[in-house]
Amino acid sequence: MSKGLLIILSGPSGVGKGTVRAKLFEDQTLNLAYSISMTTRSARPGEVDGRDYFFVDRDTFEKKVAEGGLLEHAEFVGNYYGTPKEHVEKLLNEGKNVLLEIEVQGALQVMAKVPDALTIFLVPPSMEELERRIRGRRTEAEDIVRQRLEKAEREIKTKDNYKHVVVNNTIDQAASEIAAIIRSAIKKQD
Ligand SMILES: Nc1ncnc2c1ncn2[C@@H]1O[C@H](COP(=O)(O)OP(=O)(O)OP(=O)(O)O)[C@@H](O)[C@H]1O
Ligand SMILES: Nc1nc2c(ncn2[C@@H]2O[C@H](COP(=O)(O)O)[C@@H](O)[C@H]2O)c(=O)[nH]1
Repeated sequence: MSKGLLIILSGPSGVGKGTVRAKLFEDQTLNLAYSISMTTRSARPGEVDGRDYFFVDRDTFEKKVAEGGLLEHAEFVGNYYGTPKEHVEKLLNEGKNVLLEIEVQGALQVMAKVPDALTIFLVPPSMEELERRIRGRRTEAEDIVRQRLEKAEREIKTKDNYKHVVVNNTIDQAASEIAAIIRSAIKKQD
């Protein structure tokens, strides 16, 4: 069995990565598996430990870093986020196409380690629309929203490091463009 494809989906907070990812996962033919990240952020209402994230305290996260258990990790607006390595390797060896939904610092670390990774950056149609989306989600306090939006300006400047840039105008359009990119990368790999 051939190894799966490592896919990075990155982009500023609130652009719609999680929403577009959910749409992509409806398509069984893409053979996708989601890499569940570890974070020190508190769970939002409705989020489930072990499904959305592994929610841990800072000590546990730092221990995981020290033992080399993360493929990448970063601090993002006051919290740590990282990708547990073992699970990703297992899924890739099973032939799954593994999707990492991560911010820019972590994405750059994975690109350096896995140059063959398929890298996709999702951008908003405009900064005004990004603000509408992140505020409309109502999950963050005002100061955190501001910090995330400030960070977004800097993150978008890194988009040329990615193999593909996709505008998230509508969920269907963004998911269908990304699905086509994934299909083409799978074909090239065969
Ligand atoms: N194409 C779209 N048009 C309009 N609204 C959208 C679109 N895509 C996503 N949204 C909405 O924008 C908000 C943010 O989306 P989402 O939570 O998926 O972003 P995200 O990039 O995963 O954020 P984070 O990085 O903070 O986890 C949600 O309320 C979602 O419903
Ligand atoms: N570098 C990493 N970034 C990650 C990971 N998991 C999620 N993220 C990104 O963090 C921000 C904030 O996420 P939120 O859930 O608090 O809104 C967002 O851009 C995520 O994509 C990870 O393992 N590593």
